[in-house]
Parts: sequence; structure tokens; C-alpha cells
Amino acid sequence: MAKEGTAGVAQGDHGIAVQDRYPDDFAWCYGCGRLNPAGLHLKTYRDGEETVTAFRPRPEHTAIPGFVYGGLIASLIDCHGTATASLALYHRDGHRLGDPEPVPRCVTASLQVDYRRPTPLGPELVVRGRAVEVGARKVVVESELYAGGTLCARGRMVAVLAPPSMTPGAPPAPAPGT
Ligand SMILES: CCCCC/C=C\C/C=C\C/C=C\C/C=C\CCCC(=O)SCCNC(=O)CCNC(=O)[C@H](O)C(C)(C)COP(=O)(O)OP(=O)(O)OC[C@H]1O[C@@H](n2cnc3c(N)ncnc32)[C@H](O)[C@@H]1OP(=O)(O)O
Repeated sequence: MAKEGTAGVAQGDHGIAVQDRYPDDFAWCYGCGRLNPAGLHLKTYRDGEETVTAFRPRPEHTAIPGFVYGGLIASLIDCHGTATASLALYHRDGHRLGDPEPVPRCVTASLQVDYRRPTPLGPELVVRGRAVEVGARKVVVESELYAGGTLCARGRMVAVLAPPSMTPGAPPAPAPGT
């Protein structure tokens, strides 16, 4: 059974965030890429048998006044899920965060979000996830999103290892003055 959300996030695998171990070419994601200056910079940590992340929505993440936009909720569940999948594959291969081997990058093949309660805008949101199936390249991740300890959304996703042949180059640098 899922634990109630808390904001205590940094435990296990040396307290390192999965996203801080993605190779640079895979670190531009809007939701979780550490190199995307306009992104959300989500960080996923191992917490026992689960993973956890926390994010405090800002006023621009409003759906209707006082409540969080569902697309943001989906983004948090998405990026936390792909990181949870990456960590599951890394662990399966005998590694721990902090090892020199790069963390594998997964992309979203399928994402389902069930919005169970309106999510209040104000408290920090906490997402807890776990890999429930780990295949050769495919990982199924289930997760829950909490606001102030209240379960507001559930996620289920299929994440697939990005083929190395599709590694992108870094995006172009912004034009001067932008
Ligand atoms: C933005 C990336 C777009 C391109 C993706 C490709 C390469 C990635 C390159 C760079 C990525 C860099 C950074 C990523 C940044 C952010 C990530 C955050 C999350 C996202 O924002 S990411 C954007 C949205 N995402 C996509 O843009 C994916 C488009 N898509 C594809 O690129 C292919 O579709 C792919 C690679 C997913 C699979 O293609 P594939 O040919 O490699 O593998 P295959 O089809 O054999 O599937 C293998 C196993 O997954 C099962 N499976 C597949 N699809 C399923 C589904 N929908 N439901 C249930 N199961 C499914 C199969 O049933 C099989 O399962 P089994 O092994 O058990 O038989």
C-alpha cells in the first residue's frame, strides 16, 4: 500500500536525483531536464522501495483559481514515472546512483492519469512511484500524487528505454538577448 506523501525526499542511492545522472543529451526535458532553463526541474529520489518527488506549483499553474492545472499534474506523474523506470533498469543492471555508468533514459509510451480530487494550489505536491513490471526495455510504473497528504491523482504509465541510436544533439543555444 502506498505511503502517504511527505516532503522528505532525499534518501537512498546516496541521495542523488535520477535526473542529475542523465547524460547531457537527455537532460533537456521541459519537466525534468536539469539543462532546460525554462523547465520545471523535477527531481526524483529513491525512498526505500519507492521513488518520490516534490514540487510546489506556482500561480501560472492554475486551472481554475485555487486549483492546479491537470496538465501540470500529468507532467509531474510523467517525468517522475520515466525517472522511476530509468532507476528500475539501472538497479536491475546492478548499479546505484553515483556509479560512473550513465543512467538509462526512458521515454513515455503510454500515460494514464486518474484525477481523483481537485488539487489545491498552495501546498507542495508529492508524487510517489514504483516500478510494477520491469522488462527488457519496457517498465510499467504506478504512482500517486498527494497535496497536503490527500491523494489527488493516480498514474499508470508504460516507459520504454530510448534507443541509443536516437540520442539527440543538444538544442541550439538561445539567440543573444532572448
Ligand atoms: C521526446 C522523445 C521523442 C522520441 C523518442 C525516441 C527516442 C528518444 C530520444 C531522446 C529522448 C531524450 C530525452 C527524453 C526527454 C524527456 C522524456 C520525458 C518523457 C517524455 O515526454 S517522452 C515524449 C513522449 N513520448 C514519445 O514521443 C515516444 C514516441 N514513441 C516512440 O518513440 C516509440 O513508440 C517507443 C520508443 C516508445 C517504443 O518504440 P520501439 O520501436 O523502441 O519499441 P516497441 O514498439 O517494440 O515497444 C517496446 C515495448 O513497449 C511496449 N509499448 C510500446 N508502446 C506502448 C504503448 N503505447 N502502450 C503499452 N505498451 C507499449 C511494446 O508492446 C513493447 O513491449 P514488449 O517488450 O513487452 O513486447
